[in-house]
Amino acid sequence: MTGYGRSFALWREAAGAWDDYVRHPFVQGLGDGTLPRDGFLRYLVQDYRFLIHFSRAWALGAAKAGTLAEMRACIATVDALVNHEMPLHIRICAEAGIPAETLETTPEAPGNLAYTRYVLEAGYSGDFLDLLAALAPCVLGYGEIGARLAREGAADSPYRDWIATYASEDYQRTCREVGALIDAAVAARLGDAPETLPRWRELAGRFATATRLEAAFWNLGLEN
Ligand SMILES: Cc1ncc(CN)c(N)n1
Repeated sequence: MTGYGRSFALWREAAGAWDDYVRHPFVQGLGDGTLPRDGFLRYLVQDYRFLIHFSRAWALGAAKAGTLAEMRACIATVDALVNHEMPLHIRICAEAGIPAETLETTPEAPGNLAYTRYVLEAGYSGDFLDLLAALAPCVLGYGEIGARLAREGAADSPYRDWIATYASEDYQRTCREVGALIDAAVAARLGDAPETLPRWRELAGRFATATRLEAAFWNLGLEN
């Protein structure tokens, strides 16, 4: 078990494509080092664009939050994305000779547009829970992937920096805090037995859609 909370555990179990996401061939290639470098860099440039929009979506979470504690949790996640995760992308790309300008100007791939706008739309047209359910696979899936690849021993992988970022205590703490935020937000709005309500199915549906979009996102690094 990941320790990222009860809602996540139930939504993860119900999301048909969860294994397609966390055990995608791209992920296996990161772990065993067989992923071609050019595909990794192509993914990373797209992911930089992705994280810009995801940071915006978490900032929208702060706007939609119902309490100061919820607001703080959203802002802490924006900080983790902007100040801890994105510098990894900037550094690896700089080392590979990809300038910061390229990160800013590369057009977003259709799969990237689809995913980021789906999540933002969940926040614009839905409430705080809709937004959290759409955001959860992103943060927590990478936490699960990073922890597993590190456990399986990726010390020799050329992608060990990437793996170490998501396996790190900082990232894992963010995952635990996001899991706790979701559970508390669900309990405050839906009570003690949320899974008995029709609303729960809608939220699980949002999580499942975002999971499918995550699985498809890895293909950006495998397609030419
Ligand atoms: C597509 C995607 N999903 C999730 C993460 C982890 N924040 C990410 N960097 N990129």
